[in-house]
Amino acid sequence: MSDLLGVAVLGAGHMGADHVRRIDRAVSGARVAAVADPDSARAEAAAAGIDGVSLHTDALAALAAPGVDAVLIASPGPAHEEALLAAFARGLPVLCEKPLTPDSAGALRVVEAEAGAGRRLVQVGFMRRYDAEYVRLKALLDSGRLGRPLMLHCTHRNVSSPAGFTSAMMINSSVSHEIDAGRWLLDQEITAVSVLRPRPSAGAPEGLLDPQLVLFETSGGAVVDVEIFVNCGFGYQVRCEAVCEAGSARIGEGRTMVVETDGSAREEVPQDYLVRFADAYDREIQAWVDATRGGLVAGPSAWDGYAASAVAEAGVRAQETGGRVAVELGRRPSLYG
Ligand SMILES: NC(=O)C1=CN([C@@H]2O[C@H](COP(=O)(O)OP(=O)(O)OC[C@H]3O[C@@H](n4cnc5c(N)ncnc54)[C@H](O)[C@@H]3O)[C@@H](O)[C@H]2O)C=CC1
Ligand SMILES: O=C1[C@@H](O)[C@H](O)[C@@H](O)[C@H](O)[C@H]1O
Repeated sequence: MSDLLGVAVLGAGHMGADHVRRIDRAVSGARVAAVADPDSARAEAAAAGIDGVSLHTDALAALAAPGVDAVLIASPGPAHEEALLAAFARGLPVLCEKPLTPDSAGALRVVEAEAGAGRRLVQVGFMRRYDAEYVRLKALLDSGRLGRPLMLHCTHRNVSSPAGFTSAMMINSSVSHEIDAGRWLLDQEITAVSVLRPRPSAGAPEGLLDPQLVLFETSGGAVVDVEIFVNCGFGYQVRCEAVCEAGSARIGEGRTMVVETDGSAREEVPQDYLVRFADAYDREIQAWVDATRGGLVAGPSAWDGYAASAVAEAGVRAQETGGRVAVELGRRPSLYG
């Protein structure tokens, strides 16, 4: 390895292009060594102006490119398993955007492959664990000052959903963040899921069950509710209130600029995750680069990714059947504590 960690970025869409920019300009200790996307124009656009980067239409070829020490997977979820297993075969550390894989069977294969290698290689891109407000809430809950947590009330709103976004993706792509954040904040597993579906919003594309209310039960007897509304039309909002035995704590109401004029006050609402979580993504990638250069892998593990996929799968069944679905997790390898 040269002084800088050489990263191959697989997928140069919204997230991949943003991560290329981040590694090139915001993060220290790393350089973009390769960019891969079947759409060569996207790879070219993302890598424009970066010296010494190789471009690929085949993601697996990028893993073998000169100067590649680590991999950042930002391709669509269904492509993750193949890329992860290929990276493992080369012993390359990986930052894999969520979901680890969209299905729990694939995620379990990834867990088993990593456990078979005998060392952690993957950090999953659950960036909320690096968001300053979530970090403060986690520290408060861990301190015990508010007593035991009883409920988390969560809100997750997107302005609009991309073309092809399905009701199932509202759970396995969007709510996957609350699944991970809930498990992490409470330090408990999710044991069952129920989904309520109000009348769809007139602003939602035909056939999309938007919004939904997703309820999780946990191994420690807590309950987590999540309003997921991916075509709310007005802004990107992610909120969480922890209700505990001796108090409650709320995050996600961070104040932005307030403009007062003509007899009214207006406050700006972020329009997407790239703005709301910009600092969290920076800290996430910096932490990954620092750990990787030190020969470590930290942060959300493949087991966390597997658990999120298994819970999401139960959630999609609950959404389809209208019933309460129990979550069955496989055996947890000793690698994950
Ligand atoms: N952490 C977060 O907040 C977010 C995470 N994501 C995750 O990031 C990943 C990418 O999502 P977006 O950038 O929004 O999607 P996108 O559709 O904007 O970009 C995906 C790119 O991957 C390319 N691609 C397709 N198959 C590929 C393959 N086998 N190898 C390499 N590239 C391939 C596509 O041509 C496209 O350019 C997904 O896993 C998604 O869940 C997305 C949005 C936010
Ligand atoms: O991960 C993300 C997207 O894939 C998902 O589609 C959005 O709903 C989330 O807000 C965003 O953070």
